[in-house]
Amino acid sequence: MDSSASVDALSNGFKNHVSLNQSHNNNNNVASNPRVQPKQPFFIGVAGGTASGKTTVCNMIISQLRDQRVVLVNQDSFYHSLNAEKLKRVHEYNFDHPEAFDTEHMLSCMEQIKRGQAVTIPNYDFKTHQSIEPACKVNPSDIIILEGILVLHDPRVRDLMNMKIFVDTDSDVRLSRRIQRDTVERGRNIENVLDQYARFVKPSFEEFILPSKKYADIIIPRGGDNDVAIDLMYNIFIQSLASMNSIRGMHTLIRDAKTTKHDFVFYADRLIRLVVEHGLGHLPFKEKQVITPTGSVYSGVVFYKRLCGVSVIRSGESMENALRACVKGIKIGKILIHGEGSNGRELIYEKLPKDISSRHVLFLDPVLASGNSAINAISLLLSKGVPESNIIFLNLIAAPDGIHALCKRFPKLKLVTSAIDESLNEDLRVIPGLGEFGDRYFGTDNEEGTISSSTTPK
Ligand SMILES: O=P(O)(O)OC[C@H]1O[C@H](OP(=O)(O)OP(=O)(O)O)[C@H](O)[C@@H]1O
Ligand SMILES: O=c1cc[nH]c(=O)[nH]1
Repeated sequence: MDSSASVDALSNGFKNHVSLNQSHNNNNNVASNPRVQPKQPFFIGVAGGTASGKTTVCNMIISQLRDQRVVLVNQDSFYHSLNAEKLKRVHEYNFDHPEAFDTEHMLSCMEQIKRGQAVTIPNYDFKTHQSIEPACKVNPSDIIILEGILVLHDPRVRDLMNMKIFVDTDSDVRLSRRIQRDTVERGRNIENVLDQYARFVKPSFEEFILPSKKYADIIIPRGGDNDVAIDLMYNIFIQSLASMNSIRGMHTLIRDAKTTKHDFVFYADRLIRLVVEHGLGHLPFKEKQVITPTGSVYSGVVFYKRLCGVSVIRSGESMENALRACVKGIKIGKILIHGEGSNGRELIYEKLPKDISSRHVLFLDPVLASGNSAINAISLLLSKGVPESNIIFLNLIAAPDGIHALCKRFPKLKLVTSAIDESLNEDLRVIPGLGEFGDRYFGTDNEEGTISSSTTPK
């Protein structure tokens, strides 16, 4: 991610580093009805060299997803149409180069589909090398698959993806398949196919396609013939979809204004626990081998132990129990920021471990709205000598404005959140948000929780 801090959003599915240049709140549907947030589709990118078996892999994914709406978009649809000049010298044209594609158009279509909008995809004709009518209308769906040789090449397209797959098939297998396909299905002669392969296909594969393999979450050796890898990939995919749905399920409960305090606390605690566990995975670690009771060696890891928590009074205190449950005996400092200061937020009180500068800090605050509180609190941590890169901000709901402000100011900070919301309103409330987290968690949002002289707490 360009000069910006790393943001890990659990409910955007598979590990997702969200680019902060990316707009999160420009959904037309949302603009016309600010309280409705459409479900974001799960976006899979499938890349690989020519004839590697990408389409077979996509078809296998699709055939297993019978109860979901899936749409398959091919990068080939975004080939630039060739003008008369280029058509005359079509054998000189490199169809495997990134510039052969209209990537800006592809990016804008994928952004729209990702926002849950219908979109029109060009219809590219391989015989005339032109986009022809009619273009294809693609309706909103649950899962989008974008397939093509270079779909992992552009970082902006990659950033939209929840899962990136690279189909890795030997080059001699790919070449023989390509000869078969181009001579039998596309009526070309073998010399032309080999000439194009040597001049363009192979060099572009080495220069652009193969280097994009490092961005893949999953690499499938031998393509569609590799049943084991495909089953494994399918299981990972189903698991990440399931965990995404389970996080969305918990969010549905804590955001519902009708949810009781009891349920709010229960589901907020579950989400907090997930965020804390995930955040701890961002600590430095070293490898360690242990001997199990069966006498075998298990190669594992141990995480860095000099840690402390810092909670923002009062909502951040709701996250302390989960942190204590995961890190036995952890020290937890406190910071109180008041809401009515001259710059909107003012530091009122702090009590931090004396040796905090030598610790990694898990900073706890469930809501990131404008970012003013977090900026105040994190500035204090830096003034105490904590290196910026040692701070992990654990959060439940973040507004894009707060993320921008925070990550611009602290580019080395890590933010782990369970949801990135749509916007911030003029009162600096997160939208759709969940209302006042502290009031809902601690029961101060109505009279029910008030202790009178003769009653027990409700
Ligand atoms: O990003 P910002 O615009 O600064 O807003 C976020 C702050 O708002 C919430 O606290 P709140 O002031 O509601 O206090 P509370 O925790 O005592 O309820 C939250 O816990 C953050 O500290
Ligand atoms: O929407 C918001 C903004 C700040 N604090 C909250 O608890 N909710």
